[in-house]
Amino acid sequence: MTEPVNCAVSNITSSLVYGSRFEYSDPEFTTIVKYTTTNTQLLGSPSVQVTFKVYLTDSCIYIYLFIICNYVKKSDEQNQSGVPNSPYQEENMASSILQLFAAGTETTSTTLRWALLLMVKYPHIQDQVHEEIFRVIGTREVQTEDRKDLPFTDAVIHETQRIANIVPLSLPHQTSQDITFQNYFIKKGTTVWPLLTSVLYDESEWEKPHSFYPAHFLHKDGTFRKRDAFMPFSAGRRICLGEGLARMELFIFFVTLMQRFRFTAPPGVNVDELELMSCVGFTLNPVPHKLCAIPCA
Ligand code: HEM
Repeated sequence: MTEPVNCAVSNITSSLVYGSRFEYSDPEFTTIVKYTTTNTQLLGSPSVQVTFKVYLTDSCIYIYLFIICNYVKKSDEQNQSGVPNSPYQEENMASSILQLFAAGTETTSTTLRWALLLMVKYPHIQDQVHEEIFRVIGTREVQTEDRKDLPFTDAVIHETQRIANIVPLSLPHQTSQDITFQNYFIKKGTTVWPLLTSVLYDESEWEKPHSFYPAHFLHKDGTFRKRDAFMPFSAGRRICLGEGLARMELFIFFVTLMQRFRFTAPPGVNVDELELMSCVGFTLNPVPHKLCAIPCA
């Protein structure tokens, strides 16, 4: 599943950045996708962590579609008017596009792979997702507006993001002034890693913090329940720039896959044997598993 899911998600970024998608067989595309994924894994390995300091946040500032569009326009204008030392250089644009692929591909595809694995591990929850989707929208193409009518499916996606906790350390930040936080003095200029795990698994916030329990996001009457401690995209001014896009992608991809397939363990493998363990990496990926996708009748 890994390669097609990575390619599908990466093609969304391609459509935004280049205005077109790639064929999955295109060697240029598969190379970009492969390196984006491998780099994210390498970034989390202890040897790379101790050797390099990663300052992703500042270089990410240019990212997002409308900024890139603006950028391309300004770049053309400024190149033509010959503005010296303009930040609108091709290298900057290439770096911004790279960051967009890096931030937007691996995160979303990893979450989707967790979602499919969890559906295999908990077939009764997959049954409830199928039941809701076929009852509410049937086989027609899903739209983002359908989310409000699919509270159980929405809860499953939220709970997947919570339990998968794919960016456990968020990104490093730096204090812009001396500050005392919960009785600890933190000097200006200190690097701070906000541990999202501490919130996503907070025992005072979640009824079953260490279990996959979609009811965390449901009221008793079955309607969707928002939770303040749900912050897989971090929080504050530097919250993930791609949150809206990621949420839309997760919903559309997940519902579409559920409409088309039932996911199971391969023949001879008992779901109890499926381990919900993560590999080491900057993002937490599920350890490799083989899954079967059986077309829905
Ligand atoms: C499930 C998918 C995703 C998750 C869980 C996720 C999570 C995060 C987290 C935790 C941060 C760190 C925020 C902080 O510094 O406090 C972040 C930053 C960022 N994300 Fe995402 N992200 C996802 C998808 C995306 C997508 C699809 C894009 C782009 C289209 C994107 C673009 C960015 C950018 C540009 C930043 C840096 C923002 C800044 O430094 O101001 N992310 N993301």
